[in-house]
Amino acid sequence: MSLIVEARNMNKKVKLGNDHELHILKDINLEIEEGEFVSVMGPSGSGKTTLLYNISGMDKVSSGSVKFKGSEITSLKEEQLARIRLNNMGFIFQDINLLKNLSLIDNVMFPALVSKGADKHAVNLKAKKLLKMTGIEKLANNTITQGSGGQLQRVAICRALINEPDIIFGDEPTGALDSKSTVEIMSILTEINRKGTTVILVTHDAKVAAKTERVLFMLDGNLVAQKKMSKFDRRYENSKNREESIMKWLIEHGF
Ligand SMILES: Nc1ncnc2c1ncn2[C@@H]1O[C@H](COP(=O)(O)OP(=O)(O)OP(=O)(O)O)[C@@H](O)[C@H]1O
Repeated sequence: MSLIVEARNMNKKVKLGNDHELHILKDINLEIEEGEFVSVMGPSGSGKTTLLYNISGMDKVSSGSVKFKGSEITSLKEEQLARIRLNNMGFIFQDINLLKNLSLIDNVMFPALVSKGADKHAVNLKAKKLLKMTGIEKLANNTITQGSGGQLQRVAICRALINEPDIIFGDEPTGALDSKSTVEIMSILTEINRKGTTVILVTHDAKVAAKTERVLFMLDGNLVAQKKMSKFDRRYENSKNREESIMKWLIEHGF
């Protein structure tokens, strides 16, 4: 197995007024293997979103190293990072951020049409396939005002997948959804992961984390613990056991 993300002694500090500095990420060491399904949990303000932004090159670390597929990304120019994010990474956020004046399918197609010389017909076929995979092909020509939260999050997943990324980063992708939509979105992400895409997502929900194979726990800017839950481990065969065991583990580590 090769590493898709490797962070070494990663620190993130931001300058506040009055010469104060906030140390948000503290000497983080993290490895994510290709094909893994990982979740990040921790109290509000512990640095989960900042971790996601810094390992994906959306934000610049203050010190330390971040490698994506074996190559250092901390020294890259913004234009180079943007290209990697566009071609190799997919992003799903709690705030879905679709473009209002485009239809749902046009939103999905958008990241693929940014590249010069894109074949619009091929992109359209691919977008239709993704909408079908997520069960919303009938809504392709709707506007975003006509979709429910769960439907729009599926559109966002399709948009994240259109350029066939190696990895999907999700920042509380189910945070604004009801429990039924949460289950549906998690089964789509599980299926995407089963087909080989690495997925890492931030969540406050142990039910969501229970669908992943490894949970990272952050506390006050530190990565304090991680819990692996192999599918082959009989203790974790059903999702209720997984969820309960995550809750117990989080409490043991000071959540
Ligand atoms: N650019 C910034 N400037 C100042 N403070 C920041 C900045 N980015 C993050 N912070 C602070 O750093 C801390 C960690 O933020 P972050 O959003 O990563 O936490 P989180 O664990 O994702 O929180 P939540 O669960 O509430 O989303 C918070 O106290 C936040 O206010």
